[in-house]
Amino acid sequence: MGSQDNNVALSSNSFLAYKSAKVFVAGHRGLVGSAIVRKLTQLGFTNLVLHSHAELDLTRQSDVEAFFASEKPEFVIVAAAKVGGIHANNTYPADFIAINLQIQTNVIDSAYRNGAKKLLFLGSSCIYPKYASQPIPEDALLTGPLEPTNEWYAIAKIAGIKMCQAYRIQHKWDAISGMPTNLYGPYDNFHPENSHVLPALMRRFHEAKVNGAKEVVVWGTGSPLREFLHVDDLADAVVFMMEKYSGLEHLNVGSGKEVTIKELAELMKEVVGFEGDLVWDSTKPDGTPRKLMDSSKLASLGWTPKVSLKDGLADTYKWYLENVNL
Ligand SMILES: NC(=O)C1=CN([C@@H]2O[C@H](COP(=O)(O)OP(=O)(O)OC[C@H]3O[C@@H](n4cnc5c(N)ncnc54)[C@H](OP(=O)(O)O)[C@@H]3O)[C@@H](O)[C@H]2O)C=CC1
Ligand SMILES: C[C@H]1O[C@H](OP(=O)(O)OP(=O)(O)OC[C@H]2O[C@@H](n3cnc4c(=O)[nH]c(N)nc43)[C@H](O)[C@@H]2O)[C@@H](O)[C@@H](O)C1=O
Repeated sequence: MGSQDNNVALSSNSFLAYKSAKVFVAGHRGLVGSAIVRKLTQLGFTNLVLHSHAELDLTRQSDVEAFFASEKPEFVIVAAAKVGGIHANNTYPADFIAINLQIQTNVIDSAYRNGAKKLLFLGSSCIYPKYASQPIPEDALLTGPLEPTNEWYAIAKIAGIKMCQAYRIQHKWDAISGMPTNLYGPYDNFHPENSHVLPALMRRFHEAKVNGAKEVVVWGTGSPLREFLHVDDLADAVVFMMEKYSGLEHLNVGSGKEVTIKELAELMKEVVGFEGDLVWDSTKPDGTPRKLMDSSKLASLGWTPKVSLKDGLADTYKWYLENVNL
């Protein structure tokens, strides 16, 4: 960041010391937002501002401006976005770039203009070049071409990081960004085509077990490597960053553990208890071959993940059985 490197604390506000502070969690009904609300509630926060998409469409600039002008939240966590797996990203590029640019631009600008003390923006590991060296450090950003299946979403997320940096530099405003790896857990999207691999396979294996199917189709070749983090760990990291981090650079948030999609599918088969075969559909895209993030900067500040993939899958499957109607 050269001479503009103001990777210093802009604020001495403690987030955790002030449990009655007004905190707006945008996207609180989604996978990430709901985990953040659970975490903040456990911690004793009493003044969360929560509006569903139906109540407040964050793509509508004038509605967002009116909301911030009247509510004036003190802290803002941006977990609202147009999100989906490889198929959705590849099929709806206009939605992924336009909706995400609109939501994040409206929320970041209005939060600043209405006096929020601090904002945390969430991006994604897909911001990095397709062939970034592994594990991927934060400074790999903008060093090479993106993965084509999600470049539209990635460009929007990169714009969000840069917008936080620009507001920090110009306005001395405490906007920070976290880049989570692939997430999973309760309240995930289990859509058969538009979801991410983990919830998609959980549902497909479960339905195959219930229906007595002989085989389950899994997309691609099985060779891509992915790093998975339980969403409760991410929520813990979000609170940690709100309390401890105030810098220009975005921070990676990962588990540090990767598996091939084939290994994930085998593990899912075991957790769900499906006894048939796996069939690979190589007409479906593999996407990025590998995206293990280097999360050592966050670790050096004192944060580490707690949930193993095996325990996290078992816990998520239990939640799925209790909460998702088939
Ligand atoms: N899931 C993952 O593996 C990863 C997610 N992330 C990031 O984490 C954040 C949250 O993702 P995740 O929880 O998985 O996504 P979800 O799809 O589960 O949740 C997204 C939330 O955003 C809300 N939302 C979407 N559009 C609008 C809108 N126009 N106005 C108001 N609210 C809206 C949704 O509301 P509704 O449901 O009512 O439409 C939903 O509550 C995103 O920024 C994403 O990029 C980063 C890395 C990996
Ligand atoms: C979080 C991240 O998520 C997206 O990137 P991705 O990591 O490629 O996400 P994915 O979970 O959809 O796929 C991971 C791998 O798994 C394979 N795969 C097998 N079978 C199924 C399957 O049934 N569904 C899906 N979705 N994938 C499958 C699939 O072919 C691929 O090789 C980004 O678009 C972007 O949104 C982003 O940031």
